[in-house]
Amino acid sequence: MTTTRKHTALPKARILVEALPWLTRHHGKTVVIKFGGNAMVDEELKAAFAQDVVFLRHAGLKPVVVHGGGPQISRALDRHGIVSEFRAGLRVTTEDAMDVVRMVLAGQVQRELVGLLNRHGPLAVGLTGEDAHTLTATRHRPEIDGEPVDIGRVGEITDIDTGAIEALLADGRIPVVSSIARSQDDHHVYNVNADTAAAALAAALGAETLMVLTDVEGLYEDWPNSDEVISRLTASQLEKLLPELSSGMVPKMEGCLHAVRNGVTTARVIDGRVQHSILLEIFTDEGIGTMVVPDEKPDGQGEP
Ligand SMILES: Nc1ncnc2c1ncn2[C@@H]1O[C@H](COP(=O)(O)OP(=O)(O)O)[C@@H](O)[C@H]1O
Ligand SMILES: CC(=O)N[C@@H](CCC(=O)OP(=O)(O)O)C(=O)O
Repeated sequence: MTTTRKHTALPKARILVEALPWLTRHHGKTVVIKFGGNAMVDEELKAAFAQDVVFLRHAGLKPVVVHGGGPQISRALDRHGIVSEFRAGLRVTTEDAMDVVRMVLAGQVQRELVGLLNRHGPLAVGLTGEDAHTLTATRHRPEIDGEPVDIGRVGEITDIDTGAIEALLADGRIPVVSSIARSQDDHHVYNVNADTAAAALAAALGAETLMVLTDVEGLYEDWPNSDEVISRLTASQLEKLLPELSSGMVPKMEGCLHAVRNGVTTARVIDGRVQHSILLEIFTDEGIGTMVVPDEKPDGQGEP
């Protein structure tokens, strides 16, 4: 009986030990995890996501969740008779649309994730970038065909105050952040792309890793013609590739570049449709998606 129990337990022990190098490297480190709206496809997946995040927390890391909700916002806007339009990968956000964006992100998606995480204990606390001046933004006017274009209440982050998030982390909590920013000057709020917000927060928090969970396996080399995933890229290689990217991948990869150019050791784009994708990333040496690393320093001393 004891022997049988030992036999079934041994592989489990081995699996835990395999994760030891990753866990040792990341102990006490901040990991920013962006959960995209497109990856939140079913209840099981969301529950597995919450389990992974709580696992990281109990393993001694400091996870911070930044969530999206693009499809959920589009559905709500549709119900309000507002048509969704995207320019340069960003939602054109009128005053009316902004109310809906805020209601869906802070009132629905964030609440749901906080609830799922808190099934495991009093861990998660939700906030938006408005809280405690976490994110301050100014109106973003992206350049399209060389001309700045007005896309409404879309924000470009100008300042980050990490105080509230750091206090929560120090208290052992898991902050869950909605990508809405306050404005410095006009008493309004701004809609910020969640990838951009996650990357900016990862850099400001001095995070070890940024993990972006989405609805593809990673960055495809020749999308949409092939499903060959680029497994590893340096910052300079990614910079060259940026002009060729389209739609949702633009803010995602720009965010990864910003993160690794500003002190984050690795930025990863992984398939959030795969159950326990965060833990899979830990248990496989090279990871399962696309990993962006800083450029090698000329003296060969630094990353990667
Ligand atoms: N080179 C590429 N590799 C992978 N996906 C790409 C690429 N270029 C564009 N995409 C698109 O980007 C989408 C992911 O971005 P997005 O829809 O904003 O997801 P999320 O809700 O996770 O932020 C993919 O589903 C795909 O349609
Ligand atoms: C300005 C802008 O485009 N904001 C996004 C915010 C949500 C988001 O980014 O969600 P995903 O990560 O699921 O795409 C939007 O309104 O859809």
